[in-house]
Amino acid sequence: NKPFGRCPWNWPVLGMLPGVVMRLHRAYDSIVEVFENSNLTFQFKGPWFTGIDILGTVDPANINYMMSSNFSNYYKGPEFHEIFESFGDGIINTDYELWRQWRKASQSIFHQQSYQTFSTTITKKEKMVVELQDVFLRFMFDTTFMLITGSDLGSVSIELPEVEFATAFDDVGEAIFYRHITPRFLWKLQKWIGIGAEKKMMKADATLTRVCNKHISATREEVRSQRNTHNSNGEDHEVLLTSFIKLDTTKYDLLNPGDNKFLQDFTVNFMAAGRDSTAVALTWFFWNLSENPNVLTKIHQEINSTNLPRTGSDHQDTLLYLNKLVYLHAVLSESMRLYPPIPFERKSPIKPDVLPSGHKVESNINIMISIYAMGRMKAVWGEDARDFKPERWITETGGLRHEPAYKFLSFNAGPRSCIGKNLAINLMKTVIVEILQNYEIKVVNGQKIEAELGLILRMKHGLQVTINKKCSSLV
Ligand code: HEM
Repeated sequence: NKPFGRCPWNWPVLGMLPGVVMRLHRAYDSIVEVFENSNLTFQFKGPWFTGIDILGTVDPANINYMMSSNFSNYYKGPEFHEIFESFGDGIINTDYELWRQWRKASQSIFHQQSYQTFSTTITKKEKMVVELQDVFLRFMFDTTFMLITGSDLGSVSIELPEVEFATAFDDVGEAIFYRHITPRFLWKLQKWIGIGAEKKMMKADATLTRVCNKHISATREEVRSQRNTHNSNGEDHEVLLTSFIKLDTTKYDLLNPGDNKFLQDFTVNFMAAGRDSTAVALTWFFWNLSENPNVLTKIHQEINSTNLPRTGSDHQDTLLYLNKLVYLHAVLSESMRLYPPIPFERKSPIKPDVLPSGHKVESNINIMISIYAMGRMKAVWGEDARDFKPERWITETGGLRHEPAYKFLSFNAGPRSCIGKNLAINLMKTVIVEILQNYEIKVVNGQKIEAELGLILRMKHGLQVTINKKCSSLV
């Protein structure tokens, strides 16, 4: 490695900071380059006074080891819990037995209900220019909140109002990302003084508590009076909050549905998990379609040759229909391989260990997995790793190719993999079919498309598109 080579040089005192600053304007490409040139694992050294020392890896063998085969030695840890403070003691932010109980309870609730399909209603205007990422973020915000509480926050209505609850999530996300890149003493000091991102986070936390409490009290009241706690689409399943309020605590002694804070942690964690990830996945999907018109043609062909379920058909018919859309599934996977909505993941060893790549790790060090870089490694995906090729997901017999989760990490791997994966895929397919059947979407020319640095892979400048209602469906 040379001072101005492909990987950042480790300078005395400053560590690799100068190299990072020089690469900041093209951060994601640089991360890919660094891993490509360091045999998939890289030791990052921050300036000595910051204590930032991170082992980065995109080696599938290491990932399989940490996420699955030696899962019990790799946790999120106390530093993660501190940084993700607003998530309280929810599923995303806990380890050990408390996480296990969250996971079991959430899975049994997800499985017993018919949460796997959605009906959608999308805008009724005939022609307009919109910022698609903003629309999807709003749509997913309302959809996830509806799934949890049964109430509609109305953030996707035609006037696109500012919803304080949504803004609070954005502020929390920004502050958490800031905490990742700032020495601990500094963000702690800012929190203590009450300035910058920390000040915003405190205000946002207060909003989350207030709004959650309002909905929790209302839902408790409905459960107490045995009123209908079904969602407002008129579908006959309980909303998630109701299921958690009624949780059988004899099975889960660490979960406490009698406590509003427990239900707030549930709401905040599930909103955070479901909303942005699905919205940005949809945005990158439509951008990839605009760059690959032949792929769009093939999706149209698949939709046209597959019989749509009749209006009012049951949930099983809808699932069968969605499962038949194999090529669409391949395009979604390819889009999330190159643009994973959650671009990185972190782990810490509980006890010292040696990774399959030979790297020694001390307890509680930070191990960062770049999901973004993983999807682009030639060593993992072959020479055409950077090309958008949905066909790589299709088998010789026309089925969907299964790739192990430690290679296609967009939904995480092992016991902590995404609980909402099927729900998200079915929802995205439903939205895409609905849009492609009724609208023509054209990306406005001349926009700068780049990924924003953050917890979620948002498009930094959004995605401006023109939406045209197709003549055949004009009413
Ligand atoms: C395209 C959409 C989605 C993607 C790419 C995605 C991806 C992920 C990833 C990478 C994780 C691991 C995060 C971590 O370890 O901190 C995760 C966890 C999780 N996801 Fe998703 N997710 C999506 C949609 C959803 C939806 C719609 C829900 C439910 C409403 C959901 C619920 C969860 C939950 C509860 C966890 C925590 C699991 C645990 O720690 O045991 N996700 N997801």
